Amino acid sequence: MSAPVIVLVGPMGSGKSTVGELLAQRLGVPYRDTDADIVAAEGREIADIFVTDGEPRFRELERAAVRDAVAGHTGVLALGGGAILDESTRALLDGLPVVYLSLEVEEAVRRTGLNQARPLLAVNPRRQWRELMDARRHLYTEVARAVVATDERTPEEVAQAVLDALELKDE
Ligand SMILES: Nc1ncnc2c1ncn2[C@@H]1O[C@H](COP(=O)(O)OP(=O)(O)OP(=O)(O)O)[C@@H](O)[C@H]1O
Ligand SMILES: O=C(O)C1=C[C@@H](O)[C@@H](O)[C@H](O)C1
Ligand SMILES: [Mg+2]
Repeated sequence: MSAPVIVLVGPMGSGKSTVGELLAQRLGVPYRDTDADIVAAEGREIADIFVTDGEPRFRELERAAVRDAVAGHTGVLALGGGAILDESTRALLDGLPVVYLSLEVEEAVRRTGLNQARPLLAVNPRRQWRELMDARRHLYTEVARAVVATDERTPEEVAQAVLDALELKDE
């Protein structure tokens, strides 16, 4: 069975997309992002899905996207920031090389502050991010084989730390 070589999880702004692309380049494998898969399959933006259909429907779509990606992708896979909330989605990650990219609130606000595309941080980003993390931190940790802190590290340094944590070598 094919499986991703790295699965990145972590909150919005932790750098899953940025670091995931870098890792894919370094390993010479494709990059895939379940948020992008959902947008492509639905033909609408994530914020639209949240507003029109609600978060529970988004989590269903996300579960299906993770199932497909875990079964059919052999490269680097980044999950949406809240994918780990769903128990069935977490079960799909069992045994996979999952890395949790962590960061502190101030850096999260700096990185996500100017981007309005994140519906869950639209009103009071600092408070909302803290609340999300209080509810999620243990779930990120539970699914992860390794935790890599991203504060005060460049994306290149984070990518190297991920390779080191999983004992992978690039090309
Ligand atoms: N290590 C880093 N240092 C500084 N800035 C970073 C770092 N990693 C990512 N960024 C920047 O932070 C922002 C968010 O990064 P990115 O989109 O990769 O996060 P994400 O985890 O994929 O977020 P989301 O869950 O919303 O998709 C981008 O502007 C990116 O350039
Ligand atoms: O943290 C979250 O719940 C989310 C993160 C993003 O990646 C998207 O999947 C969506 O905006 C929800
Ligand atoms: Mg992303």
